[in-house]
Amino acid sequence: MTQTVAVLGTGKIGEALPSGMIRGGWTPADLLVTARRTERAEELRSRYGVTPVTNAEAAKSADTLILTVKPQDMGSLLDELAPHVPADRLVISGAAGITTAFLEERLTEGTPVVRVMTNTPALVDEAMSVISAGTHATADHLTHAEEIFGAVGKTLRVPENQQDACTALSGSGPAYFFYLVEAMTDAGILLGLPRDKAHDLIVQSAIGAATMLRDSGEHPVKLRENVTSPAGTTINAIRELENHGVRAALIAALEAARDRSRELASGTKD
Ligand SMILES: NC(=O)C1=CN([C@@H]2O[C@H](COP(=O)(O)OP(=O)(O)OC[C@H]3O[C@@H](n4cnc5c(N)ncnc54)[C@H](OP(=O)(O)O)[C@@H]3O)[C@@H](O)[C@H]2O)C=CC1
Ligand SMILES: O=C(O)[C@@H]1CCC=N1
Repeated sequence: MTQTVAVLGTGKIGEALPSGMIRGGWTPADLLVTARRTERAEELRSRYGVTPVTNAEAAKSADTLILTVKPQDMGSLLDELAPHVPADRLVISGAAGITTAFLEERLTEGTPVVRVMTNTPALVDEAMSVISAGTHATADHLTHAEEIFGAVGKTLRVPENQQDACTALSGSGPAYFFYLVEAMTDAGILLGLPRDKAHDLIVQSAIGAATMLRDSGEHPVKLRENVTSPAGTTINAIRELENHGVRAALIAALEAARDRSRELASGTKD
């Protein structure tokens, strides 16, 4: 049976998902999208062949609704949708912090809800999406969510009480790597390299390191030790990283992201 999926709120994540689903073999005719601005909706229609509809039309006609608005917009979107969503629809939230209880309270009693935290590497089919079931979501609903998000990368089921931590690690995670590349490229400039060359050296080093982390089966400590020669160059850099508290800074940074995700749970915090 054909399953219609609607993506409501087509910003960065709300575009990455249907585009990845189409790359993964989904039929554009089975995908509906909603946007606040008509020109954005038309852009997606011309780019992917998906069908723009209103939020209410999506709620009435799609088998699965994926809500990819900002957490702060989730309350008003649910107020708009709730009267139109039959209780047999699967509702998936992709928003940071928003709990399945938040959705269940605003939807018809018994509506199956799934919470997913993905990340922007969905754009290149390398997303990490963590998935948790709400009260009424069945194994089939989780499998369906995995089929959808599996089109753009890896999926992992987690208990919902780990979602805020996962948001800090993988939801926000790409930003930390981009930040590192940016900072290391600045270091290259300081050391006298042209920016474009510094960028290429760092990006290829990042790709090589990421591939080794994924494919070698080695612990990251071992991989780092293999680079760190006695009385060599790397240990001098590592000493500076430790002197500047980079490890502690990362731990504090991810804790702050986790805390903000918890804070967003109300769906109203600016
Ligand atoms: N960016 C990221 O790396 C990640 C984001 N997320 C989560 O995904 C969600 C979306 O984030 P992101 O894509 O970055 O945000 P964007 O701001 O890019 O996208 C949100 C979109 O929702 C639209 N929107 C808001 N209200 C409505 C409405 N009532 N009806 C239809 N469309 C609406 C906005 O329209 P308009 O353009 O007119 O404002 C905007 O296009 C957030 O909840 C975020 O927590 C999850 C993982 C990673
Ligand atoms: O910064 C944010 O709130 C979103 C959620 C995870 C990544 N970006």
